[in-house]
Amino acid sequence: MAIPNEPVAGAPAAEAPKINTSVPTAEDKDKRKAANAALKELMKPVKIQLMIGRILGGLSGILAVAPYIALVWLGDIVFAAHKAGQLPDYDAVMDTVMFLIGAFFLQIMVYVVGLTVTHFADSTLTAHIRQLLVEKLSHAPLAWFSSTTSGRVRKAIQDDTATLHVLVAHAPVDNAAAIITPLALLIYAASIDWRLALLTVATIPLYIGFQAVQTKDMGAKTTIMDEHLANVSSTAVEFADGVVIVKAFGRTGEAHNRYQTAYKNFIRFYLDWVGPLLKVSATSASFIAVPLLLLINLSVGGLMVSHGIVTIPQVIVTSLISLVIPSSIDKILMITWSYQRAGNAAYRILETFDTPVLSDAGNIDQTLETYDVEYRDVTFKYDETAATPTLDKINLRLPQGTVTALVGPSGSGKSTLATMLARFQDPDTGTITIGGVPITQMRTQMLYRNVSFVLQDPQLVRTSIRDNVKLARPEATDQQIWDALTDAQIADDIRALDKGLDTIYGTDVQLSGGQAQRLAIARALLADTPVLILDEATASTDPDSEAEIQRALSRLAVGRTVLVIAHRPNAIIGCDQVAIIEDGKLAALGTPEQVANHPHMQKLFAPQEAK
Ligand SMILES: Nc1ncnc2c1ncn2[C@@H]1O[C@H](COP(=O)(O)OP(=O)(O)OP(=O)(O)O)[C@@H](O)[C@H]1O
Repeated sequence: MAIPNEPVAGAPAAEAPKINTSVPTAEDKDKRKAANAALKELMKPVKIQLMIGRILGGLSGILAVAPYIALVWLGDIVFAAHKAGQLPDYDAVMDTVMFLIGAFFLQIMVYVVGLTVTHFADSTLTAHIRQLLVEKLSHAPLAWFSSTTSGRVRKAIQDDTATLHVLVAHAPVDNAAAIITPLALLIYAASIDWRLALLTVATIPLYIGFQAVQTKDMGAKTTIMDEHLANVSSTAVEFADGVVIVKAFGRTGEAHNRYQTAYKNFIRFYLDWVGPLLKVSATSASFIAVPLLLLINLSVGGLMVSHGIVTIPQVIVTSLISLVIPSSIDKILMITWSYQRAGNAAYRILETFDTPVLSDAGNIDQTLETYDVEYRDVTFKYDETAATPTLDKINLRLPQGTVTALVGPSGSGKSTLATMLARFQDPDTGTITIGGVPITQMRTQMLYRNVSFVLQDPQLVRTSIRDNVKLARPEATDQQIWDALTDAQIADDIRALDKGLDTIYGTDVQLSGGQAQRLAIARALLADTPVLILDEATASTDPDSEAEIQRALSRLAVGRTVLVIAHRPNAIIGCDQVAIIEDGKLAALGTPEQVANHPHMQKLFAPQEAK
């Protein structure tokens, strides 16, 4: 199995994937727009709940004014009593305090109800997205999984849906509250005195001006930052995946390169972006510094009190309001940033939704009368835009009970052609039939009752040896499993394990490549399907293991319609027919003798003869 970006001995280490520099391009801005559109689309199912969350958030924002009103009342009562040389009126104080407490609890309650609604919306949406993703992936062609990193799928299902949490569960309520609270406070300040209202926001235009500089191109830059982070994460996974091989070749340092370059690129981008902003940020913060705001509000307010325009409590309260407004603006900025990050996550989720899917399996479920396999005019492209097809009008018949060897240069399309029989991909045009029934019309159970495969990657799952072997035949008894293991030449190895069939593959034991492959052969033996796809490559195993695998494969092939991807002369000798594939086309078809003079066959046999 190919190690992603495995370094080739002697070759310079690959560079980390390039991401554009720190200047957002038109493309970045387009991506930003696409991300926003994706977000809107994704949120549609919970639109109403989010609206309710916003309304309740706004309501709690309005209620946030009540404590300030109560404070002014309280102050007025105390000052009036002081002026009159009396104690404050007990009932009036109590009423105001009760109003203050009541309004405070009501505000909290409305806010919490809002959050509850949006949290329910979040769990509904997360479940909905994850369900759709899993459904989508369950219909993706099997070949998609081999070409797609598990990291990408995990990110879409796990991380990206989690990123949406802030946006769905918190942002509607918090954002509405953050916008409405300062507005309501400002209106209240204006209702006391318009000059006091102006005082509360005296430094805000300067603050907003500096913030605007700070947040310029923030959306597009966030998209670039997300790409950098995705790069760091994928190169780290690549490195971890390939670490055994690269260590074996003594190239650890170079294999680090893609990862190192990726994170250095990220750090450089981040410092270039954030470094200058820190100065702007420090300057803008000084305009909303508590001492400055108090100085302005209390000194000008004090002057207004001395002229009898406003009262002391009114100045104290509007000074407090002036301290609250900047934090609301900060909150709005933070939520905007969450929107930007969530937009990118939504975009990735929708991208995963766009994964090409196989057409649904058909409804035919019957016992076949014959097991002839026929490829008729099969044409296929992995990439729609490619100039030439991967498979080009292949016509091939595999008569029942015969062995057909597929040979051809690397990349000619052998694996694609063979695995199509198990619907790893469907042809773009043309059909594949077994016993005259197109495989796309068969129910999935019917297809896999008739076709099994043993490929280079043994495709074992992290479960017991027993469950791995009986995957295709859950009702198999232990005796049948041991028989299959014996025929696959692996029974002795499994018997030697402490937990025998209960050994968990990948946790209790790590099997060698050859052992894993023989376990996959045991699985195919137990599945006992009339049609079999084999990849005879045993390159990663030692000669003893290879001989055992060949013996197991010969046993497996008996009496079945076999399509074998042949890499060595041994696999061709003794087969019924040979199909030579070149550049996705069937270049020759015949018995081994009939095609013996084909240049590819000559090439294949040449080194053997030389020995
Ligand atoms: N999942 C995939 N996505 C995109 N392209 C692919 C995918 N799998 C194979 N290809 C491309 O399709 C072409 C045929 O590949 P295929 O693996 O079928 O050839 P092959 O003859 O089996 O090669 P080999 O003998 O090296 O295994 C190659 O150009 C390959 O790069």
